[in-house]
This record gives sequence, structure tokens and C-alpha cells, in this order.
Amino acid sequence: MSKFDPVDHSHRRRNPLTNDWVLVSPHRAKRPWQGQVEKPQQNDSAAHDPSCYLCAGNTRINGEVNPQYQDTFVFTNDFAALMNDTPASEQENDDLFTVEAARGTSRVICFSPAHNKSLPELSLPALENVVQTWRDQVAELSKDYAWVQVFENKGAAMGCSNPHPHGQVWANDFIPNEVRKADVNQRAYFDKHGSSLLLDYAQKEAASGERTVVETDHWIAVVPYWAAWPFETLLMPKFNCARFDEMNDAQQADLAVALKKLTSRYDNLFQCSFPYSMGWHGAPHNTDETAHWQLHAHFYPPLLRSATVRKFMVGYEMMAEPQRDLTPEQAAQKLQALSDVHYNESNGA
Ligand SMILES: O=C1CCN([C@@H]2O[C@H](COP(=O)(O)O)[C@@H](O)[C@H]2O)C(=O)N1
Repeated sequence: MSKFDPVDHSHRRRNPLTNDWVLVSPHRAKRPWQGQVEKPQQNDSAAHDPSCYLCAGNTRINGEVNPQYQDTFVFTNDFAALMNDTPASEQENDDLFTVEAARGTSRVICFSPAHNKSLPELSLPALENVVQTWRDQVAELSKDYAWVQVFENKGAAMGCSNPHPHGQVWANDFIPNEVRKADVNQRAYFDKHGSSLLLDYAQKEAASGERTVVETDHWIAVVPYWAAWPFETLLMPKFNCARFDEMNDAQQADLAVALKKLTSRYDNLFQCSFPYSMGWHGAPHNTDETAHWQLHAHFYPPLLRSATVRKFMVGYEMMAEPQRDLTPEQAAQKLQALSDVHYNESNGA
């Protein structure tokens, strides 16, 4: 029996944020593909689309007319998943049937008036506007809600129903599953080590560089050691920061730089508008105990081999645990080999 080598041999890696495991099968990436082929997502639309519900000056489905916004534009979702006047449930709960009312609100964040510019194609000042809007929305909504989820579904492959580059922010009066897991595990690590899980991790990854995709003065994005999605990345501060409102001006401006570099590499990978779901996790707002928390962003992109072949988290992944072919290190190498200047900017589009 040859010596175990994670580059060749199947193995499992533990995600310390969720305490779940990922199965890594490096040898499988060579298998032939005769399955589904996605339509490549090209961003060749106009800067303004008269039929777009999110474009400046257009009328939304509910009849409201969008302002002639010049930077970001935030509006309450006309089909919000959460309402702020939901009454409490009066049902008697038992160990089988347990229910609680869910109160909150859902908002849409249009990143800019440009119908055809996703994050990597925005100017740095426009990206700084997006970061400031995320910060402002969390600051406002956290006054009334325990959890504020900032996220973006990019591309039709991620269920995006509107191509105008935008994100969303949902505020909840409860702590959702993924946040609860991250809270419990960051707390356990902090209680054991007396330090922050993700600050220790960021410092170790910065020292290694093996899985680093982008590093700026204050931020680092890696393909995490435990990544499940092929080109999943984790964007973290290299400084103590539990929530958006703890960033100083330099750290916040640098976040826009890191976002532009990371999302440009993503689009450059297959020369397409690279789909993903991304979101921010920071210390919840129903507690003052935040020392174990680090603000961080998860990027979960579905593409695997090309602009048209995606990873399917089905079968074994649903019944057992996530499984990946190429290793996180191999994925990082592919992203490291790219330019961090967007291909449209390189050819002067
Ligand atoms: O006129 C509209 C169109 C779309 N929307 C909302 O915009 C959101 C677009 O987000 P997605 O593309 O991620 O689905 C979606 O949740 C949809 O409900 C409105 O609120 N009003």
C-alpha cells in the first residue's frame, strides 16, 4: 500500500465553521462528461434596458417608478419572503411539530444604474458605494432584527430572476441555520484557543499562500481548505472585525479592491460572467458577545470545468456529504494563474 497523498488519494476535510466534512476525490476530475451543459452567461446587454424592473427610471411590477439613481438603489422587495407585521404563532409545539412565526423584511440592492456591469466591471468608487450600502443596510436593520443577511445571487445559473446586477438583504427576528452553526463553532474554538477561529485561519493562510486567490493590505480571499464547491472562496479580514461597522475607512476602501480582484479572477476563469451565490456572515445583533466572531464572505460558485459544465450537489452530496473532484489547492492554482484585471477591461470594453 502506497503512502497516503492528498493529491492522489480520496480523503475527507473538516469545515471548522460548520463541523461538517467534505469528501475529496482528486482522481475523479478526469471522467468524461456527457451530462447537462449550461448556456454561458455573457454580459452583452445595454447599459439601460427599458424592460428591466430594476433599471433607473423604470416602472416596477407593482407600479412604483424607480428613481433616476446614480449609484446604488435599495427598495423593499415587492414579493418579500418576510413581512415585519407577522403575528406570533399560538400553536402548541411538541417534539414533532414545532413552529415559530418569522418576522422580517427583504430588500433588493441595485449595485449601480448600469444594467450590464456586474461587480468586477464596476469602477472602484462604484464598488465602494456597494460596500457602504451593505454597511448602511446592516446598521439600519440591525436596530430591529437579530440577523441581517446580505447576499447576492449572480447569474441565471443561481436562480437569478433579473439580470440587472443586484444583491439582496433580508432581516430576520431569528438566527438562521448557517449562522447558528458558525456561531457555535467560532465560540467553541474561541473558548478552547482564546483566539478567533477566522483570524487565526486568515493569518495561517496568508503565511502559506498555497490557497490564496487575492491578498490586499487588509483582506485575504482563499479557496478554503475545506471548500465544497469547486471554486468556492472565503473572503476574510486580516484584522479583528466582528461586523461591518467595525471597519475603518482604509479597511473598507480596501475591501472594494479585494472584491474587484476576486470577482475579476472569477470572470476571467472561463471568460464569462461567473455565476455564484455570495453572502456575508458577522456577529449577530441580539448579543454583545462578539469576540469569537469575524466578519467574512462566502462565495459559492457552481461552475466546475467550463462556462457550461457545473457541479451538481446531488445524490451522494444530498444523502451523505459534499464531494469534490479537484482539490482546493488545484482550484486555487487555477485562480492564481489568472489576471485580476477583468477580461473586458483588458481588451478595453
Ligand atoms: O418589479 C419587481 C421585479 C423584481 N423584484 C424582486 O427582485 C428580486 C430579484 O432577485 P433575484 O434575481 O435574486 O430573484 C426578486 O426577489 C424579486 O421579487 C421586485 O421586487 N419587483
